[in-house]
Amino acid sequence: MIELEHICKTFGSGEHAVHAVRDVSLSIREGEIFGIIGFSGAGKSTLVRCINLLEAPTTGRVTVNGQELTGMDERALRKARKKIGMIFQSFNLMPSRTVFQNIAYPLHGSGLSRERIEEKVLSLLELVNMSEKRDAYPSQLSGGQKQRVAIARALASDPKVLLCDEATSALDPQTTRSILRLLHTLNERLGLTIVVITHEMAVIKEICGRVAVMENGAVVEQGEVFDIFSNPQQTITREFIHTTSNLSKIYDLIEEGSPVVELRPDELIVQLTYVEKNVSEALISSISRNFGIDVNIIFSSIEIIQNAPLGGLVAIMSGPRDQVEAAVRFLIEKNVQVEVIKDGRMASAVCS
Ligand SMILES: Nc1ncnc2c1ncn2[C@@H]1O[C@H](COP(=O)(O)OP(=O)(O)OP(=O)(O)O)[C@@H](O)[C@H]1O
Repeated sequence: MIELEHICKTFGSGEHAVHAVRDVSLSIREGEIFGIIGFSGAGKSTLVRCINLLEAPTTGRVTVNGQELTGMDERALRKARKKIGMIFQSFNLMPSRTVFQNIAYPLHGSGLSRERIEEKVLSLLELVNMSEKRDAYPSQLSGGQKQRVAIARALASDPKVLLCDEATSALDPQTTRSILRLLHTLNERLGLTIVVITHEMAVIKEICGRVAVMENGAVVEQGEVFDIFSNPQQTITREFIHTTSNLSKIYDLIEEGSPVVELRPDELIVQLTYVEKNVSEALISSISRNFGIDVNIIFSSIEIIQNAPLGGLVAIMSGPRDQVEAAVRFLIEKNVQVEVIKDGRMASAVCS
């Protein structure tokens, strides 16, 4: 659906040149929600703007919906762009026009009659659940409502693709979730291909099927969200994942010398990470029962991603050492990653 081949974008030249995007190739499938994550300045916005050629790549080829956009003349490009909607962090609504007029704007000059335009805008308002605000002005709306209007406007010309550039970054967590739910519904109902640019792993986790991680203008890692979360390859990816999990707080507790992590010699602190899609057994209660050991959970961060439990927990396991070790072997056989964070036998040693 979207093919980016060896995209480079350089701003300026000579010693002032900024290589915002460096040789990025991505293939985004029809009907998927694809995420692009990176810290500020990684080149995400520039890359996403290359998809609809708001930014012309310095080199490389962009093909959307079977049409190569790079190399098109202005007129053909304008037409092709109508099938690529875009929404932004700052909503970009026209302040002097009502909600209705904002959504109707892209339809002027489309050849549709006034009645047909009205019908279309009303159905879009319904789709984004904003029918009651049709005569309001943007200044009278909350951030989430403004983004709903921006989404309706982006959908007015029946695009096949929706590009979302930090679309939820200005919103509180609850509103973010409601906008992400709306995008998910649009993806399912309209078969819309959605590209989400964000610096928040929580956004990726919530709605994306696949993700690309950007650093210094390049894509350093990409794949299914579940696989990336369960087995990140790059340091930057791990950093993003840590922002959505509380498990690493165990290291703070150890460093602070918290009494919570003071161990008796028969105790171990372990981190268990679920990395398989088929973990469905009640593993903790079963090791406790079958091996006669105690498992005291300190932190837990288990979520359902792509219908499978992902994440893990940090726990103190206590009991006869041979039984604890047998329980650990049992977990490893069940494809649970087990990392010993602290061993009571080794006083304050931290191993991993
Ligand atoms: N029009 C421009 N002229 C010169 N440099 C630019 C331009 N647009 C972007 N850049 C530079 O390109 C690099 C990538 O910027 P870009 O906005 O794509 O990153 P980003 O990952 O989207 O970051 P943010 O989330 O902060 O927007 C940055 O160093 C930025 O300063």
